[in-house]
Amino acid sequence: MMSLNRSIFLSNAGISSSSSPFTGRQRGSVPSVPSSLRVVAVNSNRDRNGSVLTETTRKDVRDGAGSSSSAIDADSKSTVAPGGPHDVYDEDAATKEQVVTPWFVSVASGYTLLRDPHHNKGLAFTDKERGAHYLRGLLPPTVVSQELQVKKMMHIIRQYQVPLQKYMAMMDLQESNEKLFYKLLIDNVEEMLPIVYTPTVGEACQKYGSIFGRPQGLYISLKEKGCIHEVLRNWPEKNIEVIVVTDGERILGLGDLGCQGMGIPVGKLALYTALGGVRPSACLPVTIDVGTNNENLLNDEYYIGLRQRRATGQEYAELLHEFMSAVKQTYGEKVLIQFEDFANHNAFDLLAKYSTTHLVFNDDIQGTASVVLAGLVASLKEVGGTLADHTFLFLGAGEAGTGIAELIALEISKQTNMPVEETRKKVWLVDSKGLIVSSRRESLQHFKKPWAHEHEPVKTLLDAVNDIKPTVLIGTSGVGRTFTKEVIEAMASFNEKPIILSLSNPTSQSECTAEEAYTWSQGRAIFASGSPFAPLEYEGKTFVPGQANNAYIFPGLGLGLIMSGAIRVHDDMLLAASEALAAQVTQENFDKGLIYPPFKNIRRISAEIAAKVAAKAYELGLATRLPMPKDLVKHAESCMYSPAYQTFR
Ligand SMILES: O=C([O-])CC(=O)C(=O)O
Ligand SMILES: [Mg+2]
Repeated sequence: MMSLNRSIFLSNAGISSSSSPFTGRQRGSVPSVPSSLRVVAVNSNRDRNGSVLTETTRKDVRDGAGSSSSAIDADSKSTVAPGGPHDVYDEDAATKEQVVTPWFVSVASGYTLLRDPHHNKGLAFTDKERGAHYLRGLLPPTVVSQELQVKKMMHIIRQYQVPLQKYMAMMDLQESNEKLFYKLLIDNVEEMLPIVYTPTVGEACQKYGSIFGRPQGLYISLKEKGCIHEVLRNWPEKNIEVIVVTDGERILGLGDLGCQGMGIPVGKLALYTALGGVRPSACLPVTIDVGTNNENLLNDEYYIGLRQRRATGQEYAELLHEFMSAVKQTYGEKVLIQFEDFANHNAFDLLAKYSTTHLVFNDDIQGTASVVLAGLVASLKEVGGTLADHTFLFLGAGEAGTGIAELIALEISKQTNMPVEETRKKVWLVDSKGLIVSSRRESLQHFKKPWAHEHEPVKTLLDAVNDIKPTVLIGTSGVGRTFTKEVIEAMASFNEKPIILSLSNPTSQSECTAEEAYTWSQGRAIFASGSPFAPLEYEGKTFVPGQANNAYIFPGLGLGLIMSGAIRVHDDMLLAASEALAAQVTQENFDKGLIYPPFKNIRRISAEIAAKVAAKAYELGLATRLPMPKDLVKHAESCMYSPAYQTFR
């Protein structure tokens, strides 16, 4: 006899497969319904233990839907449904005339179970499970452990020579066996990070149309204007806790990749789960498609997005506003929205506009700032002095550059009690027109203005380095190979240990390579980069370049916000995250030239970051999950998703 287990599906009786949005991916939730149909659960099956399955399901739906709007006719764009605010099934408003769809609960079994990425275990299904879930004959007789599956998969992936092939194999795995994907990623994080994340994810986005197989994430294009709320309801999971959203206009340092930017939210959220322990079903990758100005893509027959130039101005703002409102309406106040890889001209405005009404942060402005500040604080142990004793010069005055600059100024201000207007003077930025100085103020974009200090105009980076004599040089330009031999040699001429950070991604856009930084500074540079470089030898000594990437911060920051039920992100949380990360760097790391701890310990590091962020949320009165747990690190660890297979009844 078939036993009922957690792999419960809601199935629909009588809607043809073409009209039903229900697919094998959906579970434990009521899918949105075709126009003029309404949802009701009619089956009160009980499992062997007597628990009523529909109760579980209803709770799931209520929690997620948060309003009665799942009962809205898709045709009428009304957002007011007939029943009360939590009347997901329209029970309050039931009448004889009201047409509903009788949804019922069924159990994922047999062929469907094997093809459900959330429950599939492949050859790891035990004989007992195979018997109980109609899998006999659908698998060869052997039963293997998850560990052996990881070993075999790693063997396959290592045989691919081309990183993009490895990426595609990983995405296939994510879509066929989710737990195995995460187990493999967690257990081999240092080897697999450059595949599912920078640099390979950059190439994947560039070629996304031609490698496009099974869609991942949610696409919201201009075509969805006016019905974004319904589109969100098409997503199979209802209890969303984190959204990473991009509009694809500035993908890493690669520029406008339009709709093909989807690889970024998908990759970032895979890291939320693998590095930060946020369960995958709570993660929603979103790409907003307002067109692209990338001519190559517009002329590419495999391009997957809208074939038009980017919408701007009011049209853009309205679509974004509808999205932000629909997200809050659908998932509530505590859903975290991470803005990712928007162009400068939208990134700052979106962050400013929504940071007072939503739980938002911009990874490129704030996440990158937090990780870089952590590296700088850690490196003080090597170079000496306080932050205020140093002088910082940036190449690149966009999101990352000005975001990092502001967090440094804020931290110095906290440490010295000097006003931030004063501490900003320790920080200088160079953009494509040269050093940012007061005589340029009128023509500067608003986010650059605070950095226009009194100084003669300076045209080139090399001249700026020689004039300002920074102790720290940071590349956030998105343009590769701009830290030339002369620039690094100049840094090394007046600094015993010049700090050089080449942050632009992917590797092709890095301001210099690790090898260049070490050789041109005669092995004296303290170097880290946004994308990874392999360890290398210079004059008999091994150098291990660190990776100054926001991946250290956003998973732990996100976990801390979620576990405390925070309703807003505050700058002090970013400072707390920096502090927590810096505290994880050991003498052993320094001895290798590292200013960040290795990624292999990232889950523990994320728990530390989450704890510090949550503590700050409680302190600031922004936390809603009360009372505050006593041991926040332990609590963070206990909240983390485990990729181990579950045993099915
Ligand atoms: O994705 C990364 O590796 C870091 C990042 O946010 C960016 O470069 O935009
Ligand atoms: Mg980014």
